[in-house]
Amino acid sequence: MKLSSRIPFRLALKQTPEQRSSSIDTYQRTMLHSNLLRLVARGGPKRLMSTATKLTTVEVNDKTGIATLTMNRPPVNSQNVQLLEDLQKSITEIENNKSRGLILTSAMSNVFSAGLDIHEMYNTNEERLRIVWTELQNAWIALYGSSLPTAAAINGHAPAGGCLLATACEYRVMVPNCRIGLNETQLGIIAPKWLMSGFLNVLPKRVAERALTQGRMFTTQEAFEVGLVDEIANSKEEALEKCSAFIGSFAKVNSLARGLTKLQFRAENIKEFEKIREKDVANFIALASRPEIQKDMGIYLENLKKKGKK
Ligand SMILES: CC/C=C\C/C=C\C/C=C\CCC/C=C/C(=O)SCCNC(=O)CCNC(=O)[C@H](O)C(C)(C)COP(=O)(O)OP(=O)(O)OC[C@H]1O[C@@H](n2cnc3c(N)ncnc32)[C@H](O)[C@@H]1OP(=O)(O)O
Repeated sequence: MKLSSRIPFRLALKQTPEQRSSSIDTYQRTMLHSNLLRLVARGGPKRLMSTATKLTTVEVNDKTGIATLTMNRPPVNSQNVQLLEDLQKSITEIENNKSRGLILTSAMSNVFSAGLDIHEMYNTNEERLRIVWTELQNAWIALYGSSLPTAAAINGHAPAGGCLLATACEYRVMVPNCRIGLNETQLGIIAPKWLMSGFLNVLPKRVAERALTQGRMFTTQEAFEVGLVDEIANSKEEALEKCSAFIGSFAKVNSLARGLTKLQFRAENIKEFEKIREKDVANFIALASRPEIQKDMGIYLENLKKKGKK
């Protein structure tokens, strides 16, 4: 499926008859391709890879060669150091096993990932904060900088660090009635530039600026309308199928040429990130150690707990 061929019907109506017939043609080919992939994806035997990880699993579909990386840290996949390290190990393993692509998803029924585990940042020491932030950076760059085709099957809410992982991927499919966004300003904190890069890759600058300054959490429908997610799926299974179809769209493209082209698009952000990563860790430690931020974290955690008991 060519990305340029994903023309919504309402836009297709504005095209010339020639453009329209070519889009419809491409649309039919796309549907056929995606239906074929669905059949293959359903029927294909799955192989569990031998990851030495506790909080992630990797399953490779033997027919399609696509790996599904599942985060499994109940109740909400909050990103502690272990989950961030496991994500990196799984990504490396998928790359080394020459899978055709990577789909990131969650084992939880209503949450993709709740973002950083606030417990790991609360009432702790500088060394722990350094590890937390370094592992978040490492997990992000492993995903954002992967030359493999990557897609996120967002089967639940994806605030903050959850949105970070989803937007590090090239394609996003989300289930209805969930929320996604970078809500940092709502928490009184500032997301550093590298953390916004994926978001800025997919949204027009004006929309991104407004969303980031508001700390806006988009509903699935809103995220689709602004382009933060590429498709909506009615279930996790359908989201996985749509992600497989996206990865399958590169079947006839030279993988080296594809990967290098992707990385050229991302090179500037990666270079910027590498330049500031040490300083960024120091900034994070300084911010997260501030007494007023620590106090806010405590209140935030209390409120989350209270909400959970209601
Ligand atoms: C206030 C400032 C906080 C921290 C940052 C400080 C400095 C950082 C500087 C820069 C960082 C920027 C980069 C990234 C930041 C982040 O990712 S911060 C995390 C932001 N995440 C959120 O705000 C999401 C909070 N969670 C939710 O909104 C909801 O839990 C949910 C919509 C994801 C799921 O809702 P439900 O299914 O209804 O589940 P519950 O809300 O009942 O939660 C179940 C259980 O899980 C605990 N929990 C939820 N989220 C987190 C989390 N992020 N960290 C730790 N724990 C979390 C929640 O308290 C419940 O616990 P129990 O009550 O069962 O004990």
